[in-house]
Amino acid sequence: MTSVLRSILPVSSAKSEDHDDDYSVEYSFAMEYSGPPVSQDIPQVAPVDVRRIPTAAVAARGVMLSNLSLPVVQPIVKKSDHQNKKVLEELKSSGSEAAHHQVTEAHVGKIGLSGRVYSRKSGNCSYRNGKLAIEEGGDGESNVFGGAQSSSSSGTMGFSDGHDDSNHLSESSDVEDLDDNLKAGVSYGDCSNATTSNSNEDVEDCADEVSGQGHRASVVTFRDLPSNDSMSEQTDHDGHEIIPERRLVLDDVKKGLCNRCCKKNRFAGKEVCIVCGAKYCSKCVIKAMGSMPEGRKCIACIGYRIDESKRGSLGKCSRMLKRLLGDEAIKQIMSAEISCEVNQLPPHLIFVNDKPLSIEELVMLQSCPNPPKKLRPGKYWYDKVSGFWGKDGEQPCQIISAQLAVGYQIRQDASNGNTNVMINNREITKAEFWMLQAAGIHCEGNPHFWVTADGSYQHEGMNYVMGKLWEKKRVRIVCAALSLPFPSDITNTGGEDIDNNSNKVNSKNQEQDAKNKLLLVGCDQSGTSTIYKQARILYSVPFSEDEKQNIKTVIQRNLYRYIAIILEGREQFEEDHMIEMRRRNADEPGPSGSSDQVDKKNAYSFSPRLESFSSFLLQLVMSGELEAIFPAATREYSPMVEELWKDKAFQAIYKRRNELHLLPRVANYFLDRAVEISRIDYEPSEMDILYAEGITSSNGVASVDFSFPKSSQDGYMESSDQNDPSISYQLIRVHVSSLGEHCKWLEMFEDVDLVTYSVSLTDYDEYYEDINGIRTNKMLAAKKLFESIVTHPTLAEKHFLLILNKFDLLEDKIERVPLTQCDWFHDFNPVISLHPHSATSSNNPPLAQRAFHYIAVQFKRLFHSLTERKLFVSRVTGLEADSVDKALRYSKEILKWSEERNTVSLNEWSTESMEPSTSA
Ligand SMILES: Nc1nc2c(ncn2[C@@H]2O[C@H](COP(=O)(O)OP(=O)(O)OP(=O)(O)O)[C@@H](O)[C@H]2O)c(=O)[nH]1
Ligand SMILES: [Mg+2]
Repeated sequence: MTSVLRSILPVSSAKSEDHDDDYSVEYSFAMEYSGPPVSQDIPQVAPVDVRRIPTAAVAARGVMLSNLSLPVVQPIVKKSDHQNKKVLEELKSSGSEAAHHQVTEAHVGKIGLSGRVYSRKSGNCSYRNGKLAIEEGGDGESNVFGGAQSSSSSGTMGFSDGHDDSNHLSESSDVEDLDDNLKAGVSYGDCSNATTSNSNEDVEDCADEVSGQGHRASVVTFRDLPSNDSMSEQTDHDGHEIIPERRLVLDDVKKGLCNRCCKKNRFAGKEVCIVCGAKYCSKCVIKAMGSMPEGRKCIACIGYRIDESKRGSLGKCSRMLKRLLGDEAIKQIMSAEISCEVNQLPPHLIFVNDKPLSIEELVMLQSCPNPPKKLRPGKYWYDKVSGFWGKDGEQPCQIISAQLAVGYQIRQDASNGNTNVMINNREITKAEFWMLQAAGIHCEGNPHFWVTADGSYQHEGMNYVMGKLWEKKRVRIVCAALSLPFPSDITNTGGEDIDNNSNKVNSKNQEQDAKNKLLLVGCDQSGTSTIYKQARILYSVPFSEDEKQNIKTVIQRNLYRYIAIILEGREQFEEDHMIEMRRRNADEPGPSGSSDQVDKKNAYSFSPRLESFSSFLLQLVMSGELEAIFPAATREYSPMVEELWKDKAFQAIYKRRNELHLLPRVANYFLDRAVEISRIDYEPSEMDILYAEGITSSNGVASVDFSFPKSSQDGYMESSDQNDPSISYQLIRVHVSSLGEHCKWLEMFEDVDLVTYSVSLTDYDEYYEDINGIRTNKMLAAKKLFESIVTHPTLAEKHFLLILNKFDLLEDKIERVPLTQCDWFHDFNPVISLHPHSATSSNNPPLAQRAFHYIAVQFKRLFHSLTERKLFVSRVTGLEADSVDKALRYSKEILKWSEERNTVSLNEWSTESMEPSTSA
């Protein structure tokens, strides 16, 4: 080695003259030093393309309004190449004056600065823990999710803008690394995997996605993507910057798949971008959304306006994201999502009486005592006199504060009414017309009313107030059922109707968008009010004290009615008994006068006291005055009921109650506790309320708002948002007598989502007589009403759920009375298998089950022949909570399927519906 080195090294000055041939050589080897060992790979950063630096948002509205002179960064406009250099120079020299990040060319070359340029304090980029972090100047406040206050004050860096996907910050490919990364302030570039070389596949995928030529379907494409130029230069009429909108065009990705990996994971849930609507699974969401300085947006969507249909979900993320990020981080992200500037309502897109709002007007509108709920970009009308507020061309949806200085004069056709009736210069809609009718206001002769904010109304030109709309409870109930607004601060005047759930309805009423409306109709005695009450009990919409008092009166009054029916039966039994005794005496003649003795002491004789009470009660019932004596009668006659109950003769009649055909089945439930119920201190239980006859509102319309609590029945197939108890439903029960001739009042329910039609399964052998004495089979009457309802133009596109009710009674009846009693069911001919191996319950279901199945198919065929659509059917026993719960949840499923029908075949999931092919 020495000789080799001697030959190549220059002659040393240290060479000794004495040892000419033998001098020693000192040498060392140099090796490339790559620094101290690090436990993990050092992330790479991609250079930023300064031509792609997006613009900053304008400062927060509040700041602009209050004239504070906080430093505000100006938007950076896209520049040509030579201009870019100039920009960099300016940035470098700007120092702390404009409080920019210190961006040098070197930084620009190495750091993936993208997204927006944010201003506040000077900040340095550095590596910390092997990862890129941002150290802010001044207070040294760490800058994790700086968007918690607002994006414009955020110092968060490193968001890939998405305009050029080659500019990405590094990221860890593992979700597990997330926490560390978040703590270190690192953000994630969409589909970038430059950190390590072991993610080649992902890198390729990423490239594919970028080029759009890969094996994966391109996820989303955007039309009309505005150039940076136009974005930064667009302003509203007040000169404020208009935040660009990004529109989604779903390309090849099927609904239900993750928009990044294109895989379906039904169980894990998805998170949705609030701008473009792309959905991401738990594996992709962080890669796709980064550190979310403006909330849940794909990185490419940062800086864009949110999709307004998602405004209601601002601040509400999926459980999947909560699981991934933890409470603290979620809190910050959601806070940023709600408060950051770009996510705020753009005032110039909100028109009131055809005039776009200014920022000041929007602020005024939002801060008035009764602001519009769920305000979205769009056109609204506003009646300044009454405070009525609605979407252009639609009926009012809310009453907001009156006399606000927004918008032009209201147009006569603002709500697209066609009734020739005017309120405050606006032609009102049908629903409002019905509301006026419910208030007893005559609308003949094209009247023009003035209605003020407190509901006072008067004729145009007249100077006296005719009344106040909101004082009439009936009006409020009709409003609730017709989705019309009414003020929530009206105190309950009570008395007129039992259902005074209206205040609650009203508050929900203002959230129409999120509400699913279920209309519940059926023939007399089909069980609609039982189902309605069951829903209130099931979903914890308690009966108020007022309601309970009313229900108590109804139950007690019914009790006296049942007793009267028994007493009436007594006369028949007594007469039968006397005839029988006389016949016996005639057969076995005894001493004269014995038959008289028998007559006086027969088993159904009352004491004179009870006799006179009996006559009194029967007289009351026959004269129709029973109602008038309640509730006062309770105190007076309660002891008589007790005495009656203890009487042997009464008990003898009671034992034969099954022979009393006028006595409703439900009477047994109350009569068994007659003494307790007749007492003054009786408190109806929930069961009593359920069983009580006739306790829905007098006008036949009752509505209740509820949401489904979680239950074990919520199958695995339900995604988290479907289980969301905040999704509210409204069940509107309408009595058939309220529908009018040819069901014309069904028009009132044009905004329902689903119609549930209830039929009593026991109707097949029952008849009613009309005033002309014509007998009609009740099942055929139910069929006729069903035909009228499903073919009603208002309900043409609605989903229908047939509730076949009173299955418990069918089980009993079908053994005694053949289904063929009804002409429509003449070919019901269940073949009962006698084969020993097929005699299992599945092959040989009970007769009632077969009958139910057959009836369901008959209705399905009928429905299909009328609408060419599919009818859903549910078997129900209205008095059983589970059964009603199942049916109502089935309604929920139907609505859900309807939403997803592009991807999910209804047949695949249908558990209770049956095709005609499965008929008996
Ligand atoms: N056994 C049994 N009885 C039921 C069932 N559903 C309802 N009923 C009873 O049937 C009767 C009529 O039910 P309602 O709920 O009042 O019927 P409706 O549709 O409101 O009819 P109207 O009373 O005419 O308004 C009541 O006595 C109920 O208790 C059921 O599934 N099984
Ligand atoms: Mg009823």
